[in-house]
Amino acid sequence: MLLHFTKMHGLGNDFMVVDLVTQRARLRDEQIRQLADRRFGIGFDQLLVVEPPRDPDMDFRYRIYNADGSEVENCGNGARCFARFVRDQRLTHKREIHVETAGGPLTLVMREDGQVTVDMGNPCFAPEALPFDAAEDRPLHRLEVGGETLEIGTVSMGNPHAVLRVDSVDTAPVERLGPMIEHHPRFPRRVNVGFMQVVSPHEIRLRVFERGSGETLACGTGACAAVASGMRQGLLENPVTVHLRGGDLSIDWPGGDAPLLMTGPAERVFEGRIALA
Ligand SMILES: N[C@@H](CCC[C@H](N)C(=O)O)C(=O)O
Repeated sequence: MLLHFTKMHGLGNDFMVVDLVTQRARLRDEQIRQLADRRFGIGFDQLLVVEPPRDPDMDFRYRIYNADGSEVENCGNGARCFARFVRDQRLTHKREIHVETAGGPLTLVMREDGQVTVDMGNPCFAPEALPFDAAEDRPLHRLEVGGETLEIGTVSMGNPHAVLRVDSVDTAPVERLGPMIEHHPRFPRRVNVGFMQVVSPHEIRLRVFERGSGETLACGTGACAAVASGMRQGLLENPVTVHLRGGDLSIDWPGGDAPLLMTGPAERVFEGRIALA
């Protein structure tokens, strides 16, 4: 069969987006890995799938797969592209779109200037939410990695994040420490790893080694997690601009039980059809 898809990106974090409201297909793990391959396939960090909602109060079900084929709970840059996609494809005319994800409900708002604001819900620091093997909920946890003791913040944005403060993202050992922390036995479902440089209370630079995809040019949930962890440590104040390798995101979180809002762009690159084996 021929599957119609759209290639999109949010700050260079790139996606294959597939409408399974009007098309029928089932993608197996190995097919996703092949499609994600940048030489033998289409090439993407994540596959985003639009499905009809199971909950009648929601507009769509938003499913996310990493380049390694694993299904995950949340993707912030993908959420902005999802909002743009369902409107461009005329699957909805709404500006405020409610979606269900494996990590909980999200609200996506298309703004007049073309940017998208996502209500990402409330960051959760409880170790069991990631899950992370720790006796108590603390702003920083010690983690033994390759003979070094690191201090990491842990945050769930629906999906799991570890945040490590570094002096400079330019020299941060992302390629060395990223895979070791992602697969650390204290994170039984693996983890996304953020390397955060605090520039000022309202500005950080961030690189993220993503679970199941490797380092990406930007990670939306990673940006939210870094800001939440930085605020919890008293390093940051609301609002915060996050400079990622692919561009900037604005994060607005008053703290406490308030929802965290993420705002940024969503771009369409091209459309195509591909034969599925
Ligand atoms: N790129 C994403 C996050 C995608 C999922 C992540 N790799 C995971 O495994 O949790 C974002 O923009 O949030």
